[in-house]
Amino acid sequence: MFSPATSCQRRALRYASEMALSLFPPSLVTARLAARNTPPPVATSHLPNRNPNLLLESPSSSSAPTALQCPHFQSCSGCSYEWNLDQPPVLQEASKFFRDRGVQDFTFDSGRLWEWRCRAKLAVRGTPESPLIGLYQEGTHNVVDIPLCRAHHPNINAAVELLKQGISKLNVQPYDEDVGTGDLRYVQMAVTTYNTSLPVAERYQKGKVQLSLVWNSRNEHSENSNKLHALSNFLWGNGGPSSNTHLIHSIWANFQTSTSNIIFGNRWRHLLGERDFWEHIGGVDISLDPSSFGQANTLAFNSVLRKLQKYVPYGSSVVDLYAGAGIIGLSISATRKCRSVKCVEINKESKLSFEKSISRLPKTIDSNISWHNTDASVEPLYWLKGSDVVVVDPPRKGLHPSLIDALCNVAWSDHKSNEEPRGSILKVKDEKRPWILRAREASVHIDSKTAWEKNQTWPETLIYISCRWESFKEDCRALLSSKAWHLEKAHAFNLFPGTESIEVLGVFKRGPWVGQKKKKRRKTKRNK
Ligand SMILES: C[S@@+](CC[C@H](N)C(=O)[O-])C[C@H]1O[C@@H](n2cnc3c(N)ncnc32)[C@H](O)[C@@H]1O
Repeated sequence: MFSPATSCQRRALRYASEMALSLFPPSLVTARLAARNTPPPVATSHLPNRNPNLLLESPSSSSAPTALQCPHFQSCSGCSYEWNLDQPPVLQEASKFFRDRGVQDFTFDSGRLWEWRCRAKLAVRGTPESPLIGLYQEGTHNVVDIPLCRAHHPNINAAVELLKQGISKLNVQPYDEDVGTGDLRYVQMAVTTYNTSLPVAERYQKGKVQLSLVWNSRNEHSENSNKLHALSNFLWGNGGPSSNTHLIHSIWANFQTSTSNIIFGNRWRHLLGERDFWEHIGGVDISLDPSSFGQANTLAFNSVLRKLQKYVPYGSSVVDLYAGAGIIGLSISATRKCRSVKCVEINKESKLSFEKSISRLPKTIDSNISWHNTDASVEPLYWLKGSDVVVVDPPRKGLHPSLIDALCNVAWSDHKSNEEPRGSILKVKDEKRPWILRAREASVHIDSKTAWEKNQTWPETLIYISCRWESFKEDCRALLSSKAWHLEKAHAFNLFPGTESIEVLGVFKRGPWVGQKKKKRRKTKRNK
């Protein structure tokens, strides 16, 4: 039988000289990478408050303790800067943006700087003898092999290595996108760090990988399916529970024959290992099927959820828009004793994950919980009505204009009355269009034990989670410029160290901003 550990070591040796160049000494690193960037001077006075508990140890060099030190930096498009990973370049701008809008106590949490990525979608190209598994080189469709990626959880790199061995041994053809031939197009790797049989301190490092092979065929009965089964058996035999290095959690296949850039097709098959993939995050157990959206940085997203929970008053009614498998809504329902939580998500594949997750919610939860498979931008007012808090976590492009309009209209309504927001297009009682009525029905619903009175209010709090600073800025300006909302708090999280992106958590309250001076004046008057 093939031994992955030995071959990993051999490959590691091959890269050792390159690694040595990139790790030590820093002056050499600079010389080699000077064309791309040089270490900026460390000036920290402008930076927001940090949570010191979240800063982790550096892996090696004490002179460049927060450097990426990745041998693939120059060719791979995954990371865009390599120095001071704990200070993403956009932070300075974000700090000023929030200060100018009245938030003086903006904070930034920098967590794990390396090995943070627990979810990766990698292209498979090259030849069976020499497969390439990685990301595209910037602006091209040339795949860069990244066996020593510093962002990946170490078991993703180990699983990539094992997959390469399988491809070579079984003569699996990597996809050729020019002609549309080949067997294996992409692989998605997702790490679960949830294993209650291990001590908590070991769970992250010993995370197991759920592998999804994107196979270039219509289904599991196509011509090349015997190779798919041979490859998955190889992976399971050499990385599953009976191997020396148990790193694989499960193996799935996704079938895709389209010539478009869309990674996944609609057909998924569970092949080997545990079917259910669990993660414990935000205080709850969450199940995630490979077809559902999952956050890339599990640990840092847990910090986001912990912070977010504080802004949801106990007993609130919450609507979670762009909910995915409901991770935010379920986490809030469990930790804030919400009377109701509605999750709205366009991807129907996330339904199953949501159903599994609610089956593990603590039995003490007394909340109406529902998940709706629909487009949040089509009838946004309908979803906002009856909630005290709205949480939005949109894709990179940000909020749909229709949702921004609805949020602005809502903010102007009389919040304790049933009055419809001005300019409302909402006709809750008269709605007859069957597809709209169908979309309103909950795909999943559990009732609370208490018969809560129906909430007739409109949201007072808007919590915006964003993974793209440019979109957040634009949406934030739109919300503030109407004076319908003001910003109360803002936090950022280092969810993607080495990239231009940060995760932002903005907390908005209804109504225009009352400046510091005005607030003080009001207080003094009242005290007289
Ligand atoms: C950034 S993800 C957040 C998911 C979830 N909040 C989480 O943390 O796992 C954005 C989600 O929005 C969903 N989405 C995209 N467009 C949508 C729309 N128009 N209506 C509802 N959901 C949408 C995507 O399918 C995806 O699950």
